[in-house]
Amino acid sequence: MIKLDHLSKKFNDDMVLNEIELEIPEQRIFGVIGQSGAGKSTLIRLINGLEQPTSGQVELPGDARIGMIFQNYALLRSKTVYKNVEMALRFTPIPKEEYRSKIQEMLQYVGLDDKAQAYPAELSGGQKQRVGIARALITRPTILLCDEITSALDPSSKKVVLDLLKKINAEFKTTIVLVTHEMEVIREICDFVAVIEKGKIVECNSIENIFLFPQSQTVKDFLKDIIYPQRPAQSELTAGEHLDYALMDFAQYLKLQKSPHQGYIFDSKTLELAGKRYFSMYLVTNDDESEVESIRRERIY
Ligand SMILES: Nc1ncnc2c1ncn2[C@@H]1O[C@H](COP(=O)(O)OP(=O)(O)OP(=O)(O)O)[C@@H](O)[C@H]1O
Repeated sequence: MIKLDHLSKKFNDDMVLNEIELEIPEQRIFGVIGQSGAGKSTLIRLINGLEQPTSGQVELPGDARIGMIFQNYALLRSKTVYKNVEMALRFTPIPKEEYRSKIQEMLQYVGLDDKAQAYPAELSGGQKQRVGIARALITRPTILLCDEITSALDPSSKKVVLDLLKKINAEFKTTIVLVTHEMEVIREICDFVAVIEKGKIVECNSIENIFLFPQSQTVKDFLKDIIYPQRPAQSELTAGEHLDYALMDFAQYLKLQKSPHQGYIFDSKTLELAGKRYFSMYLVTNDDESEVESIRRERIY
């Protein structure tokens, strides 16, 4: 576990982080979401030791090795992809003879084996970020810290990078701590999320609970932005479409299984919450508190 114990950071007289208390479980993907200036980067810099706390402390597991990925990639422009990844190995005891095979293996893992001799300027944003990931991963970190790593990427590159992080977490059991201001990113890959507002943690919960029981205004505001991405305005939807989208969103949020015959399986509690919390809709089910076979649709407005 990574434990942040009454962690505070002041810059001049500004309390940028205020008594942060967090327990970040190992081998999971933990998100920290907040608006610009909330203190997310400072939190990451305290975890990796680039900044010292004003008070409180960061407790890391005894065997922790930290890798870091940055929003702006932090690649050396004058060096090839291969050389950029090689840089990270120079700080490890790995013998030089093993560099080539390790770098090739890592570039293959991130899907860039054909770009070894390319320079960063010749790569797309998503490809640059994958070089950043290869460079971080080659030292086999136990903890991977990600600072807004998808903010500058288009949706398809974003997906590739997030899928890669999921794969890394699943295969290497790397603990991933990711800070972002994008709720889609949290929804896509995190197991847990902490919400930071003006240097304070205002909410911390599992991903399901954050979506079902949002407490803070910050989360409610974030949720509003992602309910209907790239869809017709809510006022243009028919009641049926409205409900279909609502259910599809919920299935996606909660990673529910699709039922073999029709649609998604929901329990009635979820339907009730879906209706009441997000869509002002009243959903009636004929289930026995376990599974729903059919859904009678009704609007109350
Ligand atoms: N080295 C520093 N010296 C002085 N103030 C700083 C320093 N680093 C950060 N700050 C201030 O701390 C506050 C939080 O900054 P931080 O970068 O941690 O926020 P953030 O949530 O990561 O925001 P963003 O997403 O915009 O980077 C800001 O007001 C910032 O100006």
